[in-house]
Amino acid sequence: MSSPSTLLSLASSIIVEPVQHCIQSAIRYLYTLCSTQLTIIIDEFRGITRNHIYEAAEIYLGTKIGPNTKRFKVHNTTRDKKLYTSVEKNEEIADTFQNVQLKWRFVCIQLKSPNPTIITSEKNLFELTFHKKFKEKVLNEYLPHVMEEYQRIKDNDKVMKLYAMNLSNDKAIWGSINFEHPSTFGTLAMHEETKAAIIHDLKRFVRGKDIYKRVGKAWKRGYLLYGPPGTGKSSLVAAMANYLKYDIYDLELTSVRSNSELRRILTSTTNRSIIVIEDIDCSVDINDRQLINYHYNNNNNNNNNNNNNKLTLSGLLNFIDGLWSSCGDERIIIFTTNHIDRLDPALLRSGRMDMHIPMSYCTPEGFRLLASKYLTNCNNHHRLFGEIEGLIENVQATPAEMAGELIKSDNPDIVLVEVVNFLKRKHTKEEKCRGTEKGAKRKKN
Ligand SMILES: Nc1ncnc2c1ncn2[C@@H]1O[C@H](COP(=O)(O)OP(=O)(O)OP(=O)(O)O)[C@@H](O)[C@H]1O
Ligand SMILES: [Mg+2]
Repeated sequence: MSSPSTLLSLASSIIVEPVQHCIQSAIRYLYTLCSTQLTIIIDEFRGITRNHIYEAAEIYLGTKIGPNTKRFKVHNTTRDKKLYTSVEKNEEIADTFQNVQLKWRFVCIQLKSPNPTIITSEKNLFELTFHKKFKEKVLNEYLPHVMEEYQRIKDNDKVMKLYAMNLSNDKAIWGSINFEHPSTFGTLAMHEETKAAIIHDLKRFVRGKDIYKRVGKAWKRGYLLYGPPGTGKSSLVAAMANYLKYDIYDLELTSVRSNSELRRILTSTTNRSIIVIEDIDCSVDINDRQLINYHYNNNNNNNNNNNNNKLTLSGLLNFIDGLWSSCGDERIIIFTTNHIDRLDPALLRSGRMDMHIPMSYCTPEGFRLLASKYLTNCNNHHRLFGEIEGLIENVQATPAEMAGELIKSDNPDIVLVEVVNFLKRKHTKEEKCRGTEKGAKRKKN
């Protein structure tokens, strides 16, 4: 039996409108009586808004094209070479979900206008046909599954954005570029337990919508990353963004002039994003809770006591604690610093930043991970590994320095000798420094 929409479109193309309606109803009625099958129609538009399920079905079915599909469409984006497939008009796609057989059909109906000067338009829809007895399963489980798959595919293909602030008409606004940083948790050399704890925390966070709602907390999370330069703080931010597929807003506090401007800038960020304030100890005089203002005082001589005209630490903290709650969901804020000891205790107080993450100098495990990534043609038992690991224990070498050495050549024998020499030189230097410091202390005493 032809599907109802085929018969309906046939009816609408050959018969005048008043009769059309009666015939369409009759066809529908007869079809329902005779068939054990049920068909759901998923229109592309509902009024003027695009139907979300249609959009999801379009993407989902693109991944279900099988050997029985006679025609399908292919496209790619300028960004990658990956080919994307999608269903062609009137093609059928079979799918199975928990042993339920489903049949999709992409229908494209030409809508003829009575006025020949007006161009004919098209109405697109999907028909989803299955046995009547699975109606509840399809509505309550299969279609939500299609939506979830769609979200997953979309996340995988998402072009992430890195936002930075631009000054336009003396007003700070966000400008963006595509974010394509290669750092992932797999490439990060850091304490494995800390890494696992962060991943666990992020997983809980993204799945936590209901928990946050239940306990009446804003759906946001704050991380403070601290450690010497080159230990991977920015790389960790990138790895977190890549893991979550979130956009990044790089907030340069030195270009913000007042609390009200900060509020405006922060409220114009989108959900599912990470706001990063790098080197928080340098970007503002964070110890001064009274006044943290650069431009305003420098550029304006009139003394205005209104706090909205200054950027204060409490303005920032208020936003994190309070106002933040009322403006959006699924937000992460990250502060990075090289000097945790210089931060105002208000920023470190428990509950303010949910996780404090130390980033440390390179460890033997960290070195092994870096070596496995940088020297793909080297097994993990190179004769110099033992010596290198012994040296690393006694030297403060950052992962950035180690990465800098490892990238010098593809030949492990050459590169690892260089690494040994580098660590030895560094060790001698550190010994000398320690000697000088001791001497200075003795003199002082
Ligand atoms: N933990 C790490 N694991 C892997 N690579 C690292 C790590 N730390 C640093 N690197 C390498 O060194 C480069 C610089 O590191 P990154 O900018 O992340 O350090 P940082 O801690 O943010 O430094 P800064 O305090 O100067 O901002 C990275 O692009 C990466 O190649
Ligand atoms: Mg950095």
